[in-house]
Amino acid sequence: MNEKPISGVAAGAAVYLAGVRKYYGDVHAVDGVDLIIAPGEVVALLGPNGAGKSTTVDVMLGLTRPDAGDVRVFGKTPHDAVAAGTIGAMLQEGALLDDATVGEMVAMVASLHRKPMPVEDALRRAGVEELAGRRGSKLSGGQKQRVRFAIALVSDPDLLILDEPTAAMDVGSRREFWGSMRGFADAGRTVLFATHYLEEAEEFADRVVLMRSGTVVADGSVAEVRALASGRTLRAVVPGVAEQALHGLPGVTELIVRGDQIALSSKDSDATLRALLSRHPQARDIEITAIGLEGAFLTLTADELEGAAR
Ligand SMILES: Nc1ncnc2c1ncn2[C@@H]1O[C@H](COP(=O)(O)OP(=O)(O)OP(=O)(O)O)[C@@H](O)[C@H]1O
Repeated sequence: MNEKPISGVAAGAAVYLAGVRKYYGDVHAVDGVDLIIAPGEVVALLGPNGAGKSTTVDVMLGLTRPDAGDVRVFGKTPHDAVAAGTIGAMLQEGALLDDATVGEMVAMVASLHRKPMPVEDALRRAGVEELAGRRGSKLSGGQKQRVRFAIALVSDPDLLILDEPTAAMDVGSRREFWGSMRGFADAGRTVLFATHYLEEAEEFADRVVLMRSGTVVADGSVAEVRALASGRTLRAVVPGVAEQALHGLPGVTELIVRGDQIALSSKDSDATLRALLSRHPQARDIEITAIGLEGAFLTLTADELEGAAR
């Protein structure tokens, strides 16, 4: 979407980002992101470490000022949206008070908002009712996350932004957490969550936005991203092959050549294999596997991972 959207889109969207950039010196943390999220959508922001997810979230929350681009949340600037209680946020490192109880902390945040939900409701929805009297210093990592969730919910926001919400949670807490999140989303609220977990994106999001190196590399419904993942990986040993000779094989979307070993992703592995064997009859040890969602994720974010491994 290179076209400049009309202002009506910006006003009607739950989240509207256009041409957003944020650089830290040479690091292009966010490098031209366009993203429109409609009210009621549940969106997963996926990507490897350093892809720019947290920076994007920080921009939406007004915690970071973008170097360029336009940002609106329900038509408001992030600052106004946060002040109005339109956005509830659960961040990775959101500070909790060691000496206050869970109930006191949630009540304190509630008192800052004009139309908070009852504190007991926020505690119940986040599954921390029984921790209401516990002090911050006595909470486990997973419990802290659930308290942060209660704090995010208590303003009764239209948009909930969650940055890797289940990072410190065990399996049981995770299930409960997503149950509450679903309840919130089913009431017509908008949810954006950043995650490393593909299964969480698949199971809980209506839409997946995949980031790499500060840009959006895939954006679609979960079904569309699954379709993207329906290709195959073909590996083979092709003695004496030059990378150049493999360009132009039908169906190929990605190609890696290391010595005699080749690995390629293909949308049509039958056609790729036929062409490979007719051009390079010496090819051997041929292996074809389904890419799957994880494979697609790795393929689409390969540069980032290779960069990280260096
Ligand atoms: N305040 C900062 N100063 C300098 N560089 C920063 C700052 N914040 C982020 N970066 C860099 O910007 C890039 C994007 O970081 P960001 O935290 O947004 O990625 P991420 O996708 O959220 O990663 P993770 O999954 O590890 O949280 C990284 O290279 C990071 O080192």
